[in-house]
Amino acid sequence: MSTITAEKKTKGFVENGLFPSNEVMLDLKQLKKVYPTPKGDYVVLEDLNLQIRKEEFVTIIGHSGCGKTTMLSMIAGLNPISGGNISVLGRHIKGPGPDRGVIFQAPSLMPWMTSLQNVLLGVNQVFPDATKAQRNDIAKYYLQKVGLEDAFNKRASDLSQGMQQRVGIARAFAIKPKVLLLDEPFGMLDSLTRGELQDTLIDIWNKEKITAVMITHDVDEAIFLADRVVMMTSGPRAKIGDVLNIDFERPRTRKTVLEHDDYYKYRKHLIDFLEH
Ligand SMILES: Nc1ncnc2c1ncn2[C@@H]1O[C@H](COP(=O)(O)OP(=O)(O)OP(=O)(O)O)[C@@H](O)[C@H]1O
Repeated sequence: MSTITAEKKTKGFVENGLFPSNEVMLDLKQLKKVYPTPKGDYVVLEDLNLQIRKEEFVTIIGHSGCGKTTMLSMIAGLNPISGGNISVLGRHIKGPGPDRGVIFQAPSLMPWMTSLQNVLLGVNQVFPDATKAQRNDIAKYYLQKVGLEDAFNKRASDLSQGMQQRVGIARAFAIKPKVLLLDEPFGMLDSLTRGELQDTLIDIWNKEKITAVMITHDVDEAIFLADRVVMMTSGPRAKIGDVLNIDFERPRTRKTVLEHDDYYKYRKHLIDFLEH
């Protein structure tokens, strides 16, 4: 047990993440994933236990290939579970559902459709009983929240990568999921655009307060965004190796985070974990 985690434990952190059930949004129990390969079964994840609370922002870090995407895609219901279970608000998931929105590294928009049409694709599916005007309002509201009020009618193929990812964020929030799953959403962006999109994401999240689980390779991003940083051990048979509570007040700015006394302590803790 690390010093930082131990310190936080006295402030209410419960080891193994066993929180009161009414606080838990997402519960991964004894999760296991096995991929069949020509050389036999490959056990990527085993005995992975993690609870994530309502309204919590959790970032996931771990070495390349340890199984982060595997875990996230299982939560999304896009990848079958080999053992254990995953529940959202106490109900075992059986596949994908509108209670979980996903943002991938590449936003995978329909290139010939406009920003608005791309966001409406999800909104129309999830709110079939709303009027056309209501659905348009929802889509436009979120596009405006991500700073695309002037690009409703621009085709996705005419947008920069950063703007496309903004549409991806709007599309995910617009279906009003309970849980937002983000798989390295800013991994392909330059650092300036990346910083801008982190700000946009956290601004909307601050207002909507949905539970967010985000994979990142960037230690600074992991700290800036998260309430807790979850560290995965290296595979095979990866599990949760450590959890770091990030106690910075919200709303946060990059400047206040960088100037905070604990910042380099947190950073060192994560880097030490990744280097060992
Ligand atoms: N469909 C599959 N069949 C067999 N092996 C797979 C399959 N998908 C992933 N793997 C293997 O499972 C392991 C975990 O992959 P995964 O993509 O989940 O890791 P990751 O931590 O997200 O990696 P990265 O950080 O590089 O994105 C890797 O060794 C990968 O090669």
